[in-house]
Amino acid sequence: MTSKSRCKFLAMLALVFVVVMVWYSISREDRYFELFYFPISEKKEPCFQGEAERQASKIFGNHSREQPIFLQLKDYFWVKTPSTYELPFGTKGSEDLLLRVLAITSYSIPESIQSLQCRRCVVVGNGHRLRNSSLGSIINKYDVVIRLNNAPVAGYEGDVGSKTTIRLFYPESAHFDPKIENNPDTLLVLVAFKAMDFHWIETILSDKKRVRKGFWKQPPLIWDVNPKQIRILNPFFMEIAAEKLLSLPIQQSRKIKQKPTTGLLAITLALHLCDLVHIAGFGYPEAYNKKQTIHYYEQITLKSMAGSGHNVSQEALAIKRMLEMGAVKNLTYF
Ligand SMILES: CC(=O)N[C@H]1[C@H]([C@H](O)[C@H](O)CO)O[C@](OP(=O)(O)OC[C@H]2O[C@@H](n3ccc(N)nc3=O)[C@H](O)[C@@H]2O)(C(=O)O)C[C@@H]1O
Ligand SMILES: CC(=O)N[C@@H]1[C@@H](O)[C@H](O[C@@H]2O[C@H](CO)[C@H](O)[C@H](O)[C@H]2O)[C@@H](CO)O[C@H]1O
Repeated sequence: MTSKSRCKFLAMLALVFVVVMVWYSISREDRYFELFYFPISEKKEPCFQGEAERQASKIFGNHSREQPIFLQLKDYFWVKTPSTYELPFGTKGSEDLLLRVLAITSYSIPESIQSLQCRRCVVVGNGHRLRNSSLGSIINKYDVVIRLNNAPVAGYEGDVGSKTTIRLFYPESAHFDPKIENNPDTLLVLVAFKAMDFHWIETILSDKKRVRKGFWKQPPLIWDVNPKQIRILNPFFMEIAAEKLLSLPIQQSRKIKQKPTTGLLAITLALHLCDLVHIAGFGYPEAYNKKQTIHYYEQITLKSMAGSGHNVSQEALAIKRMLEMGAVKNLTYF
């Protein structure tokens, strides 16, 4: 081989190498996008009955399906169902307050959800990634739309939709005007973190003397809701989200108080209630990104979460694992 043709050969080899590298990195990108971002088509995603249940059993074990989603009076009235843990992972020590709340609220899953052949659910996180997403009409098409805390819909319908089937909240995160941010039949599901949370809902629903102390932020004193809309989430779901998704020690000292975010809890709940689970608006900025706003509806940064007892990077890994195994799909990027 002359030196000219050797040069040509080497140049060809280099070209082939570059082409292969470019192809490889593009295909990796594609794989990345397929895994962590799932562009939804206008057609309804096929729903397979029992699919989320199969996935949930891989993550949470076979017996979590036997647990009721909402707490029931019968389990605390005749027999006091024993619980291993205190709130927020169990009901130990809060039974008497809980009993009074369960006597004035309901635990049923509405007929509109019960009667569905296949339950398509979307869990809408409060993340900034929803802003300008135009996902509103897509979100509204799911059978069950799960929202969190005081996240607004009014004024954001184009990005987040207007339907709310279930909203998880605790006293400090309850919207002061629940009527404008929910539908008349929205289930308002209390996530109790402390016994005072049961006391708060009892005083609101029975119009008893309100207690102002014992909350880290002043909850509403007047809250215009129908008691029929209220449910009490079974703390079992908080326990398994902590244990199985975040590997948190459950019996922790009172000082540490690490806990899953309400969003991760909602995904756990959806995997037990639904047949198909999609998520949107999940994902925090990197820790070094101190200026990036975290919500789609207000300007606050990661700093606001400093004392919250959440490990958002650990949660991101848990969500990525669920995306990778196909247990959930994501409508926004992750
Ligand atoms: C100051 C403070 O305590 N903030 C907490 C707020 C606050 O209490 C409520 O908004 C009410 O005002 O609540 C939390 O969370 P927050 O209400 O912010 O968000 C609800 C859920 O959406 C997911 N999320 C949110 C923002 C973002 N950039 N990425 C996300 O993935 C999370 O899964 C999150 O749970 C909470 O309850 O979990 C957790 C936050 O730590
Ligand atoms: C002991 C106590 O009240 N701790 C408070 C935390 O529960 C609270 O975290 C907040 O507690 C909520 C439950 O009440 C939710 O878990 C929420 O995700 C979390 O951010 C932080 C908020 O900045 O304030 C502390 O004083």
